[in-house]
Amino acid sequence: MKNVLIRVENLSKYYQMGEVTVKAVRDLSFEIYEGEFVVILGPSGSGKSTLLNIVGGMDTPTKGKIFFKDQEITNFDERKLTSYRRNEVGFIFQFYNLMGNLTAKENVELAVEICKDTLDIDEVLDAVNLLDRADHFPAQMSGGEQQRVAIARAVSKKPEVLLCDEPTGALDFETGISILKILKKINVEYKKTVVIITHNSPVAAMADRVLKMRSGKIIDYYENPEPVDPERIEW
Ligand SMILES: Nc1ncnc2c1ncn2[C@@H]1O[C@H](COP(=O)(O)OP(=O)(O)OP(=O)(O)O)[C@@H](O)[C@H]1O
Repeated sequence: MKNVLIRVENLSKYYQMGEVTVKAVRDLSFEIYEGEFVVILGPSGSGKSTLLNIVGGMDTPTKGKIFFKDQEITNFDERKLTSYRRNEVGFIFQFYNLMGNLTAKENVELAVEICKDTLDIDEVLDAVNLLDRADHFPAQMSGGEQQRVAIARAVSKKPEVLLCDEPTGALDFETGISILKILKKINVEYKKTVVIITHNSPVAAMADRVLKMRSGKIIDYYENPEPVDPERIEW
């Protein structure tokens, strides 16, 4: 029996643009299970980032509810939301969002400073194969290395879930695969739930569960009978 980590109920997000209402996310309901590797797939503009930002407590919905381990985060006040974002969620973005004036290790140290319970930073840098780069600055690192710093930064906070917004979007194919392999390793070895959003459909093959979106709606949601090794993905 799998435990539900996140439950999304009738979630909608509308943006008012003058006279026009943009329905970015329309009445979504689904569940994310503990320990799963989930890929949310959809073309540009289908509402993936909007959904991820609301699940991560960075944005609020127009309608609907989100439960994290049976706590309704859409009811949280600002203090509880900050604690949720800080302690339960690790974010990974397409463009890494590292501090340019800090080394790899300092970027990770800064992130964990305000967290309750953290992992040993050297151990995590080792897990993402970056121990020998710990003292390098972002400008001295490749895109793939910078993304690995961002992963280490997110994982060190010991979050329950990693939310990744196009984590391979700025990388070439081979580097993208190496990042997917590391995310899979974090999923298995650190037992973290991982959610990736991407427009890159081959990535869905590695997921335990796939959620397909189009025009703000779920068009498919299925469990993958045989998730493949990221090595076998091609695009
Ligand atoms: N702050 C905003 N104000 C107005 N419209 C917005 C805003 N944010 C997103 N939208 C609109 O909502 C829709 C969904 O956008 P969203 O960024 O969630 O899609 P996406 O699937 O993540 O796309 P991409 O892969 O290009 O980032 C789009 O039509 C977008 O223009």
